Amino acid sequence: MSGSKLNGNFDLIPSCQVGRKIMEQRNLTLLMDLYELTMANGFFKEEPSKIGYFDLYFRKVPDKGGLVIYAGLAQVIKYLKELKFTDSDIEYLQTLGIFAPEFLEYLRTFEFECDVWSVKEGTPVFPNEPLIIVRGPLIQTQLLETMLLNIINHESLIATKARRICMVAKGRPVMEFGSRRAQGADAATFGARAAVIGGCIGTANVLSAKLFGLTPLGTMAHSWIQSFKSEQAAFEAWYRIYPNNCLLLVDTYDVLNSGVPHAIEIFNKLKARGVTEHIGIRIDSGDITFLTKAARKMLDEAGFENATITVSNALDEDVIQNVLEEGAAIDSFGVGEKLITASSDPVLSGVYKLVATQVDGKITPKIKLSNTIEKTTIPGFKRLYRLYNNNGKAVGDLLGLFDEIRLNEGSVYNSDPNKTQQKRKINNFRLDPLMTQIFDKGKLVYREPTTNEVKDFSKAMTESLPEACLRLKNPDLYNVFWTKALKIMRTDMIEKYSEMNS
Ligand SMILES: Nc1ncnc2c1ncn2[C@@H]1O[C@H](COP(=O)(O)OP(=O)(O)OP(=O)(O)O)[C@@H](O)[C@H]1O
Ligand SMILES: O=P(O)(O)OC[C@H]1O[C@H](OP(=O)(O)OP(=O)(O)O)[C@H](O)[C@@H]1O
Ligand SMILES: O=C(O)c1cccnc1
Repeated sequence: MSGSKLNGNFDLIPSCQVGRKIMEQRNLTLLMDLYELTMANGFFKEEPSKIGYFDLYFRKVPDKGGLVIYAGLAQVIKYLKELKFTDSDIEYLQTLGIFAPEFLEYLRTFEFECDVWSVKEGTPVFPNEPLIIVRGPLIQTQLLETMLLNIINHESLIATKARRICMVAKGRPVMEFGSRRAQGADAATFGARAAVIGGCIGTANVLSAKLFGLTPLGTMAHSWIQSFKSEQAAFEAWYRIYPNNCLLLVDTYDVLNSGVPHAIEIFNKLKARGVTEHIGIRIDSGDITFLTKAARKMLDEAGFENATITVSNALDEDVIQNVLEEGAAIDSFGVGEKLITASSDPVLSGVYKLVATQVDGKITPKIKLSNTIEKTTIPGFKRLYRLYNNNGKAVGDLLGLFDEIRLNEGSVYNSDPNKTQQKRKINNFRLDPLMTQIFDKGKLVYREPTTNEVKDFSKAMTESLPEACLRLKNPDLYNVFWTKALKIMRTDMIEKYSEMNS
């Protein structure tokens, strides 16, 4: 393998290390749609000094939910810090024969120069709110579209799904178990991180735990039990090796007639040695309500009230809600495929749109019209705020133009396209900016929180929202208001461009 030229970064990496190196230092710079490069080549020729402003936002909450948990900012920062066209990237682009030599030379010495603002990771966010704003040379801002969307769409989707699942678990721990069914290594690793941001207590994915400081968690697989001559022998061996963490999988043969009685035998042995903590069973098939109720009774009658019951097997928020409503006796959940793939609604359709350009210091708002008002963009360089009442509860968000004087009270307009005329007077509120500067002319100026800090922040921010917005089914629409100046600007632009083109 030594000396093989997979990519500029992989030269001289022994094959045993390639997997690790790929995770740690692969170069994603070319991971972009071709048109980003063809447009950038054009901007380089036509508009080399023009500044672009882009907003990244989504239009619809998955699963008809009330909110999205914004996740992926840490990976966006890493991506932007590491942007670099290697010599082999430039050589490859040259072979396509469509780029000007001067443009390729610009890419070879590319230095990231943009300003980036973002909502803090973990924040619950709502349709049409800018989550990331990028300002910089059009050539550069354009190139970021694919990866920024790839990262934010994926991680926010999984964090949102995790929040739904953890919410119905009502405080019972949820472990992320999905790596084996995730769509590839990144989906497993970054998905596990996003699941923790959305509320999971930890993950079975050891790489994700290592990279992001998450709690690695796990029990045992059926293969452990199967590999011994009997279930008893398998449990015995486990308890000898792990007496301080004995969570036994009881459904290999027969949960109530074999698994639970054998687990109780082991717990009795542990009790005789003075160990009564961290014992429990996992059930991975069958009727969860029936089996957990019966198992709970057996464990309690044997004196093991503190033995926990974990369940797994294609769980999602609906199954969890259902079994808890039926009175299932569950202490914790292991959730895999339906969480890591967000299988009930597996796309967050975030978009990255040009909202303004700037030449010689003069900002010109830009709009894209559409037959549907939802798809018509919101022009201008903007800022996003959250409004809180005196009790610290969020009452809505406010989107305004960047240079508007901070509002203390006044009229704002409902952004719901079906209610664009609705005006509301607001007063007695606190206005908190939701966006923070991340890069200043290409330099990172943000202290990055740990993933666990993001998780705690996300929980607190979600709890400050009105309860009716948190409902999984038919949530109340959270108010996203616009300032008068923004509303007038957009209405005028829609009129102007519609007339120009009619
Ligand atoms: N009481 C319940 N109410 C609603 N859904 C349940 C209940 N008990 C189990 N489920 C869910 O029903 C589905 C049953 O799936 P499936 O038929 O594949 O499992 P199984 O036959 O019990 O086990 P396996 O095929 O893994 O051996 C799972 O998603 C499980 O979580
Ligand atoms: O069902 P999930 O939510 O994805 O949870 C993870 C699943 O992964 C394991 O199953 P395994 O790969 O052994 O296959 P199984 O479906 O036969 O249990 C585990 O026993 C869970 O069932
Ligand atoms: O540790 C476990 O029990 C586990 C891990 C991954 C998938 N299923 C179960």
